[in-house]
Amino acid sequence: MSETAENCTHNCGTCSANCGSRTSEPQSFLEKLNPASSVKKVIGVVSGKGGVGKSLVTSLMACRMRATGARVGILDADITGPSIPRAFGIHDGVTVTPDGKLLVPAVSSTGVEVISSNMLLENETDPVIWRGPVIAGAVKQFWSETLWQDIDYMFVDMPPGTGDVPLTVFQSLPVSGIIIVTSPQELVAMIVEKAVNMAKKMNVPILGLVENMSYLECPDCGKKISVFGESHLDEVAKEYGIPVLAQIPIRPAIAKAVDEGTVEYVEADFLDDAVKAVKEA
Ligand SMILES: Nc1ncnc2c1ncn2[C@@H]1O[C@H](COP(=O)(O)OP(=O)(O)OP(=O)(O)O)[C@@H](O)[C@H]1O
Repeated sequence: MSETAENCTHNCGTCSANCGSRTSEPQSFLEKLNPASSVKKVIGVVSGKGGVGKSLVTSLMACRMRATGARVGILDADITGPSIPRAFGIHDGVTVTPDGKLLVPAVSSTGVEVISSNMLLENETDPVIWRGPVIAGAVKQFWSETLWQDIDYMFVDMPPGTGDVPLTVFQSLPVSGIIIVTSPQELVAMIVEKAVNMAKKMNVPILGLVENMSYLECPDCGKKISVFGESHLDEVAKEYGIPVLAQIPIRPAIAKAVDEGTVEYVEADFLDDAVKAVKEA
């Protein structure tokens, strides 16, 4: 028996022996990137429920960041509801490296690199009917078995809510910060509280809130119309001490661009503060 083990009192609070139970690192579930890849910052984009515009915010953030000259990737972790490739007009299936070991992301026309479950399907309209563990495994594979060359910013489009897959992403990827996307008709306080609690548990900073579909601009006079009533975003942001990064209007041109696969050409200067926050994360 080693000296340290001999001296062990089986109570770490009172014993000073440096045995294995004191010195061993807490278990890490972080997945390693492959040796050919490097990613500097990973930003998670989360929402409380589906349809609030999380994928739109992910896409626009990636495009704005790309426009600053950075190398940008999108990991579409919304495995059962993948909408990123369509927004970028990407219809090709996934390719692999010549040795067959790594997936190669599709590259959009402005150079945003994208990987999504949609690209693995025979037909892009096929449903993804995989069970939870398979979905979580796919997310890990998109991270560790994809050729991510010199990526400065990786945006992860999370599945909505606080379920299994978001947890896997937080445990498996070195997330530098998250952006919470809400809409005015959501119970914002509750969504934010849930996201705050999850982020705290996972030890991930919240960069801020983005409210989508905040208002409609009158095409004649430019007046802002709050279609869903007054927003409570500012109060909630203050209560939790989280900055509001952007309020995005409802614009028919945005919906059209997403449908036509031309999201890269949407004017999105309303995201400038959010881009700044990501750069400083
Ligand atoms: N500000 C906006 N103006 C116009 N259309 C919008 C706006 N935001 C989102 N949309 C449209 O609403 C639909 C849902 O958006 P999106 O796919 O980004 O939501 P989501 O939160 O990612 O949903 P899910 O989690 O279910 O994938 C899309 O067709 C998108 O084009």
